[in-house]
This record gives sequence, structure tokens and C-alpha cells, in this order.
Amino acid sequence: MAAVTWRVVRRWCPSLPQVFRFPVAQVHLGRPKMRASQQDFENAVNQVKLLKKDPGNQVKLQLYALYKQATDGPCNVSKPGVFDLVNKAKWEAWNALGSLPKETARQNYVDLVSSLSPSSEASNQGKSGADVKVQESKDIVVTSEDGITKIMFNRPPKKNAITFQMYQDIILALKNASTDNSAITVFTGAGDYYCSGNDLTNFTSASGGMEKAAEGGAVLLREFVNSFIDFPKPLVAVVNGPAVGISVTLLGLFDAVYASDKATFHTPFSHLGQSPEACSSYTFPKIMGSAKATEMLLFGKKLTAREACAQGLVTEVFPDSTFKKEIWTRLKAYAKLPPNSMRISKQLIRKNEKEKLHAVNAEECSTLKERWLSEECINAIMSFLSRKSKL
Ligand SMILES: CCCCCC/C=C/C(=O)SCCNC(=O)CCNC(=O)[C@H](O)C(C)(C)COP(=O)(O)OP(=O)(O)OC[C@H]1O[C@@H](n2cnc3c(N)ncnc32)[C@H](O)[C@@H]1OP(=O)(O)O
Repeated sequence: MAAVTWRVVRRWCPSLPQVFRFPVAQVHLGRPKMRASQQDFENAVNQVKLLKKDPGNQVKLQLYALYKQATDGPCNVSKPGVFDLVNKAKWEAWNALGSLPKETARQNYVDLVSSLSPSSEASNQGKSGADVKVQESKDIVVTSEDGITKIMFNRPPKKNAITFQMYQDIILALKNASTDNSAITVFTGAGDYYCSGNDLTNFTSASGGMEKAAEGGAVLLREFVNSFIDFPKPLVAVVNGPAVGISVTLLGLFDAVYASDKATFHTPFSHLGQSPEACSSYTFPKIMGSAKATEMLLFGKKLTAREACAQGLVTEVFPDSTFKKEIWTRLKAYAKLPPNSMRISKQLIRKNEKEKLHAVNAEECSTLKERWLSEECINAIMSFLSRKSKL
């Protein structure tokens, strides 16, 4: 099987990868699908041979890398010489998958092949006997176009507040984006808000009592933030409007943050009887100095986009009237830069911080778990829900 894939890639990949455009594909994410079986994987390998349309060199390299990872595990061969262009590109694609588990690589391979041939997914599911209906998630919309995977909060009637399901959808979206053929990944919001933070009804509507909900929430939050800490490609936020709570704190883990001049940045944790998350207790003082971080994280000072830019949390601010046009033109140009180079540079920048970020995340989550059970927090949430308080 390896030889077949190797031949296919070699035939498809006669020169160094150029920058290829990928066709527009909209992927609605829902609950994680059943794990791909060995049979699904083998079916997908055979399906690749039958593809009528050349999917482009980027995709073929990704297929090669995932195949090798799924069958041989992490890259274990030495890097080809600098003039061995094709093999070097293949080696780099495989090596970039790091320690991705074999099962995950197998699943990603099957998903990637499914996305190339729309009818194949249904037939794969039929063959494995899994009659799993993939539930579409209307609240997180993931699209891929022009080398950019866009993950959009899509719950405008609730100002894009994040439900437990949306946290899970985002974890899955980031997992898929880390191995898809896009060069960069972008978060943005639908409607007038970027995101109003954690949905304050998450805990009150959870079955099984507050204690169980707090326990589960802390585990989910930790995994959610970890997927941002470990995300391997450039991660960009396009902040189209006000941002609150966790949607602000996460920005410290992004590689670039572009904002409309209508955006505001608000972390009202003390008002809610809570404490900072998403590593902001570490990233914010580092980005803006401890005095300014204290004003935001302890006193809940809301920043305008220009203030946030002056503090280093935002990369650049645009007039709202031209924001979308200007920013997408720019991002499309960035997405044409060599993806491996960007990924490797990000790895260098993030490498020395990772251990620290994971430790901070763990501590923030266990602190929050306690906070969610505190009287201060419960009263603040009840007050919001009974509309006595608005931020
Ligand atoms: C796994 C768990 C991880 C948890 C991590 C910890 C995260 C912490 C945080 O994110 S803390 C921040 C939480 N967010 C807030 O406190 C914001 C609360 N919302 C507001 O203060 C306001 O709604 C507003 C300022 C965002 C917008 O005000 P306004 O323009 O006047 O609109 P409405 O208030 O009428 O809102 C419209 C509609 O949306 C509902 N809504 C808005 N935000 C949230 C929210 N965060 N949670 C739940 N619901 C929200 C609001 O109730 C209205 O609903 P309705 O039309 O009344 O049904």
C-alpha cells in the first residue's frame, strides 16, 4: 500500500509545491464522528487512486504525510538533502505532523479523502456499518477557501455566546484545521458581535447539579485552551465587533489580531465572581505590562480597539466601513506564503512558552472550578439571568 501511495504522490508531485488554491468547501461540524476503522482507512487509500480530479500538490503532500503517520507513526527517517526537492517536501510534510497519534492521522486521512469526493463519506459509513448521522452545528461554521480555514461564531441572536457544544465544535475544528491543506486559520464572528464570551446559561442549564457541571466545565475548558496553545499554524482573529470574556483572553494565544474600530475588549471577571482563563493571567501581563493587565483582568476595564492596539493585544485597527474588504485581501496574500515556513517559524516562537502555557492553563482551570461554585459567581450569573445586571 505504501508503494502505491508513494507512486501516486511522486507522479503528482514532480516539483516543489507551489501555492495552490483549494476549492471552496463548507464543512459544518457537529459531534465527533465515529473513529475511522482500518477498513475505512483502506477504503480511503483505494479511493485516492480513483480520484478523477487532481487535488493539487498541497493536498497530495498532506495525504502522503497522513498516510505515513497513520502507518509508520512519527517521521523516523533522516531529512533528504537540500537538492532532493520532492523528497524533502514530503519529509517536511510528514515531519510537521510531529507526534500526532496514528489513529488521529488515520481519521484525518479518511476525512481529507471524504472532502475530496463528496459521495465517499456516505459510502464509507455504510461499509463500516456505522449509521451515524453527523449532526450539523449551526453555531460554529467552518469554511475553507484560498488557503484560509475560517471558523466563525454563528449565533448572532445571543451575541455569539459560546455554549458547551460550541466549545466541542471548536476543538474539533482546530484539530481538523491543523492538518487540512490551509495555510492559516482565522476566527471571526457573524453579526454585530465578535463574541459575548461563555454562555452564562451553560452552568445553570446543565443537568446533574452545579458541582458536576463545574467539574466537567473545567475539563472541557482545559482541553479547549490546550487546542489553541498547541495549534501549529498561524492563528488570526478578525474581530468584527465587541468581544467579551474568554473570546478576549484567548487573543493572547493568537498570532495576529485585526480589529474593526467598532470592536471593544472586555473581561468582566470580577463582576462575575470569576477569574481569568485561556492563559491570560500570564499572557496579558506579558503583552501589556502588569498595570494595564490588572485594569482589564481585575477591574474589568473595557478597552476600545485603539486602546487594545496601543497595549499590544491588537495588531492593527481598521475603519469598520473598509474592515472586511481590507482584511480579507491581506489575509489571502498571507495565505500564499510558504506554509511550512510559517509553521516552522511559529513553532520556534512558541516552543519555549508551551510548557509554561500548559501549566498556567491547568492552574487557571482548577481555580475557575472553585470560583464557579462560589456564592459571588452564582449570584452574578443569577443577576444576569434575571436581568438585574448588564455589563
Ligand atoms: C467550558 C466553560 C468555559 C468557561 C470559561 C470562562 C469564561 C468566562 C467568560 O467568558 S466571562 C464573560 C461572559 N459573558 C458575559 O458576561 C456577557 C453577558 N452579556 C451581556 O452583558 C450583554 O448581553 C451584552 C453586553 C453582551 C450585549 O448586550 P445587548 O446589546 O444589550 O444585548 P442583549 O443583552 O439583549 O443580548 C441579546 C441576547 O443574547 C443573550 N446573551 C448575550 N450574551 C450572553 C452570554 N454571555 N450568555 C448567555 N446569553 C447571552 C442575552 O441574554 C439576550 O438574550 P435574549 O434575547 O434575552 O434571549
